[in-house]
Amino acid sequence: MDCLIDPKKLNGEVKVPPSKSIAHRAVICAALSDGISRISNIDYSDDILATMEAMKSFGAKMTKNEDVLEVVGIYATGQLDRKRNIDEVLIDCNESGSTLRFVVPISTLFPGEHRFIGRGKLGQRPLHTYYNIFDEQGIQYSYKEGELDLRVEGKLKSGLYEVTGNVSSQFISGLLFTLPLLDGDSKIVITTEMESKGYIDLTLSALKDFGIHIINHNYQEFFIKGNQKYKARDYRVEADFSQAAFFLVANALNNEVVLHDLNLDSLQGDKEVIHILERMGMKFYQENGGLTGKPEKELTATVIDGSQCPDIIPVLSLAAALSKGTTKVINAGRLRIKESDRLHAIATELNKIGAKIIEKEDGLIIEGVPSLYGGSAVWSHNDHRIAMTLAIASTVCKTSILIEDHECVSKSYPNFWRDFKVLGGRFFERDNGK
Ligand SMILES: O=C(O)C1=C[C@@H](OP(=O)(O)O)[C@@H](O)[C@H](O)C1
Ligand SMILES: C=C(OP(=O)(O)O)C(=O)O
Repeated sequence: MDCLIDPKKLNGEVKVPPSKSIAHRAVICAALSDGISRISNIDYSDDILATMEAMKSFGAKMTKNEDVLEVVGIYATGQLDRKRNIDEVLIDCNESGSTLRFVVPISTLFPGEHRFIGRGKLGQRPLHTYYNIFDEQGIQYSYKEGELDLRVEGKLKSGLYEVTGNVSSQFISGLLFTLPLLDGDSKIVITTEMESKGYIDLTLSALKDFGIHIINHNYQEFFIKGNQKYKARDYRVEADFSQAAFFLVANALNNEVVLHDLNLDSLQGDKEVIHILERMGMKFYQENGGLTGKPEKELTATVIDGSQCPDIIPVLSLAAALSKGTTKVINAGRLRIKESDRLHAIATELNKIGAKIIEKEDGLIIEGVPSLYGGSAVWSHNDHRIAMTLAIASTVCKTSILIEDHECVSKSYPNFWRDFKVLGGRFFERDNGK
């Protein structure tokens, strides 16, 4: 599907959707627990549905009620002792890197072979961190090059894990979910600088909430006692700063959106969007019980470090494209291994409508321009964060833009286009025959 968007300012109030990252963690912890948990304020995005299905395939039971998900944990269902009479368990991760990297180590807790499949670029996103561990521990696995078709059979052993911290934090989160359930104690040693620390904080916090304790020595060593038990509980998912970033940047571009439900004390690393926009000239304040803001002066260029907050870089690049001076996006090489090559996608698509962005190997050089002219077809690259960035760009274009494959927002924010319309966005959808 495509959508044609007329330039129109957004104005109004939005309830920021629940955090996808926190929801993945709550579903996993609840599913690994010994009782019934109720997870409230959850959105059934494609990625969360993939994690729910994966955890169900190990024996957790889930019932969707309105926006509350009831989860009966695997250790409460007796499923663990059940002898499975199927040869392999099929786990469809769709396009979700989090689902794949969290669930692969968890699968080794359960008997039999697990086969992981997915779509889009997921089969090209790195997994060698796990292959190295499987080689060391004699765990059986096989995979196809370029597409996701991974088979794993075997049990992880407690002990020492040496893992790099600059490919994806999701490997470390996956191990942190799994190792507390092994018989002995384990230690994870991070052999490089740790990137995306905020996501490790979210994992440790969810684990603590569900009764699992891990000692974190400055993101370089994690000590994990074995034989721990996940405790079922009721849990509310807080609002998502990665999604809020789209509307906060919209405000930097003179839209007027009030964002509700944000926890300003959140551990989410993408909360950094507020500080980066403040540095660029934004002033934020409370209105009608929500957060809003406007530029105090003309937006100015800055240096944006992507190492701890990769997901907000696409939309911050849009703000930078319309700021005075030259912005450098640095330490952002990992954006190339997400749903699309995001450095390439952002430079290509924003340049089509008048931005001046040069792609570097691990960043962007963005020379600010006074306005974007629009008047062109742009492509989401089937990447939700690129589609939403282009939607916000439309609000400051001189003429309409056509976004190709705009429906990919369902990966993380299924109601994005509904909210965009409620805020006054004007768009027309059209079937592109794909
Ligand atoms: O743990 C998580 O929930 C995530 C970690 C980040 O990935 P990396 O650690 O690979 O950067 C982020 O980009 C992704 O959208 C969600
Ligand atoms: C990269 C993302 O998610 P994941 O890694 O879970 O696919 C994202 O949501 O931007």
